[in-house]
Amino acid sequence: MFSATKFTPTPRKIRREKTVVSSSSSDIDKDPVYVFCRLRPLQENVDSHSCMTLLSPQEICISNESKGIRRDVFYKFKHIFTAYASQTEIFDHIGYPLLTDLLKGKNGLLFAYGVTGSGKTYTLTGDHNNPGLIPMCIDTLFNSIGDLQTPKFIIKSDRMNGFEIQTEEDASMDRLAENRSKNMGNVKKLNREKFFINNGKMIPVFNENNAFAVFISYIEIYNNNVYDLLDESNNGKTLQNKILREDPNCNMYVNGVVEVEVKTAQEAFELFIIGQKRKKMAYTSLNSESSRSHSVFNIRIAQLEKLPVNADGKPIIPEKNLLTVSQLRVVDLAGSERSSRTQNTGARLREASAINNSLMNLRTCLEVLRENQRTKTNKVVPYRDSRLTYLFKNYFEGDGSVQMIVCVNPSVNDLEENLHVMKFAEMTQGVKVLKSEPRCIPISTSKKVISKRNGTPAKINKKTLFSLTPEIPMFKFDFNQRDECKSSIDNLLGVLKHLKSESSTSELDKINKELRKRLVDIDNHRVLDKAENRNLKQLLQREQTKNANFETKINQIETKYGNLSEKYKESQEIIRSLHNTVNEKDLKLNQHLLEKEHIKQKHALANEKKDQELQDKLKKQRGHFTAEIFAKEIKLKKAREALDSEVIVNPENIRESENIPPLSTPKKPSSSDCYKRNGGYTPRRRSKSCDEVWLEHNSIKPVPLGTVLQPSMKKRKSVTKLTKASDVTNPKQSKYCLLAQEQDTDGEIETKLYKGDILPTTGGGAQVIFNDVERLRQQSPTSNGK
Ligand SMILES: Nc1ncnc2c1ncn2[C@@H]1O[C@H](COP(=O)(O)OP(=O)(O)OP(=O)(O)O)[C@@H](O)[C@H]1O
Repeated sequence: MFSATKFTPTPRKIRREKTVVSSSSSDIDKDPVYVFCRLRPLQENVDSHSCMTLLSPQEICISNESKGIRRDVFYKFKHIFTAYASQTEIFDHIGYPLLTDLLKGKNGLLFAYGVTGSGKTYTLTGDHNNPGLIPMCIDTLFNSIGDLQTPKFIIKSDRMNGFEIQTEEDASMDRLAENRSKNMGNVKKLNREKFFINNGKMIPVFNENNAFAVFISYIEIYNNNVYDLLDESNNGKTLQNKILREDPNCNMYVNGVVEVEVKTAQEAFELFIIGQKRKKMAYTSLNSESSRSHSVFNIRIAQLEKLPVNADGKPIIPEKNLLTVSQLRVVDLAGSERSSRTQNTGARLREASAINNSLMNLRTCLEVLRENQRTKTNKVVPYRDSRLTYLFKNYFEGDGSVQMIVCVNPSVNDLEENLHVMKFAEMTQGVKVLKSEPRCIPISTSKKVISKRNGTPAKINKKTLFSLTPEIPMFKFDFNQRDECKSSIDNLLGVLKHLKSESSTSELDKINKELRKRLVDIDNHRVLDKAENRNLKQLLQREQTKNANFETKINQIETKYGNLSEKYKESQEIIRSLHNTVNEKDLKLNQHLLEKEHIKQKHALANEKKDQELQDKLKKQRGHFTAEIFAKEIKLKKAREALDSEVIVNPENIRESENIPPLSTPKKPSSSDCYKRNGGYTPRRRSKSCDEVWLEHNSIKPVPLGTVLQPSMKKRKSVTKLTKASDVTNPKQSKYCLLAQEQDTDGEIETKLYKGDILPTTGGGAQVIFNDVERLRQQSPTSNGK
């Protein structure tokens, strides 16, 4: 008989020590991450030519040709499978050794990595005629352990990464319950169709004294959430996001994952197919059935050492009674993909980004691990950054062998992505993990009793039985009185055993049958009641938990609401006071602006006024200066003329001239001199000949002078206006006289005669060079005594 016991895998302490020692322990204790490479056949009409050449089963060359320059890159792996390699070949190289280790009690982790559409799912799953690595592992496992299995439910998963050993009684009840719910249709009808062809392979089992229990679980990591693909709640339609937990021994596991004990390969296949159907797959431009998640198929084996029995038929419990737990995890990673090639949008794009992020984190973890190992440093490996790496943390810390199969489409279209994949794969080989040892878990209490290989109860010596009457007593079972009921059954069993030793076989058989029938009936009733009770209890518990949760939530929400209301009030108060402050400041600002504007206007007005005054002054001064300059220019010209002239000018001609330089003044070179020297005009000789014709310009009607002093212009032409050029350019005229009269405040008239020579210009025009001013001032004898 078994008594219920709980187990969890190996204490984590050992691994922790290993991790710390890892940098200093010798390489003999470590295995590298083995990396295999599988080439996929090229697809007709899709893939162009191959860019890879296999140099040996371990070496491959990738040729990268761009702009006429060819660059060859070489990669080495543990083994490279050609495009013609069969699924069996892959299994023989990778699956078989992993499975052998699994049966020896060692853990294993296998990743399939590669670009989308490179054949990862094909390698791990395959199809009906070409089963992949997982189905082959399942077949080979069951071919190997055959009937070396514990009865179902003797070893039971506790859904928290541990196992419990149940009594034969509890196990049989669980079996009955399972049958019952199957018959009632509670358990999903599994696909009975044979999916894969048995490969007939088997591994020799090393210790036939062990009994095995195989457990299957199947999960997927989609958008960095973990889903249980075998979860039947909700009929498996909407899967719940599961959390990752660390068990007391620091092993990572998916909390509450469904772990199904399977007794045949067929059962395992069926679960695998159910999981496959629930996996997130989608059409993309590069693969019609592209995995949008990382899926992890998990095979866990618990091995129980069968106990020898002593002379009394009691099991001998050794010092170390062992339960060995090992697991093989096969991971179909979603393919890395570049959005530029897939042209994914929306959900597909989000998936792709989650896929690439988790793959990138896997890469980072391996890089850090490798660096730590090489440089003997202890950098933190970012396992927690993604669920994928967090789940496999134990493996990288030396909890089992890690292997990777890199799937590659050798088409030149995938060249760039493949170069990244190959680089990562090559780097991965540089990581070393501690060699794992079989994990045996001691059963510590003396209560344990182990079943025989076929699961029937262990022998019990006659002497241990108690004495009973040969008659079969009638038993009445009252399930409300559990203790009584139990002792009745015990009595009955005792009688049976007694009878078995005393009675003849036929009689015994008869009694046996009758009793068994009754017992089965009783057992059935009991199982039904127990199951119902359990269900009701569970329901009640669930409801109670829900209620408690709701209450807690309501309380929390109420507290939050109260806090928020307080905060809201405070905020309102602050906002109000801020408003006031803002308004005050606004008011002040406006006043300030107004004042500023006022001052500005004042300044502008004053400036304008000043400007005007200055303008007026400037105008006046300019007029004054212009007149002065004009007068001075005339004087200057006159002086120049006087100097230039060969004719001796009668000083009386310049009657009123002012500041005329004396005739003896040395002759300065004048502009006209320069003009003459430069071949300009030749000034005509000045004479007072009677041939001179004057152009007399009287711009106004002059007041008659009434004096004997008259300007001497014998020949003259008088005009009041110069209307046309010919008035001046007339070659006969050589002198010009402008008459101007002004009356001062006393009413006295001053007459001015501006005289000059008319000189022809080179352009055919004429210029007047003033050289004389005559001023005649007439004063009335009656005015002011002058
Ligand atoms: N070695 C092979 N022999 C024959 N067909 C193959 C091989 N490898 C892949 N294929 C075919 O190529 C297609 C894509 O393969 P698969 O779905 O396995 O790619 P994948 O790497 O899993 O892609 P994803 O990452 O998008 O899920 C499938 O139709 C598959 O049957």
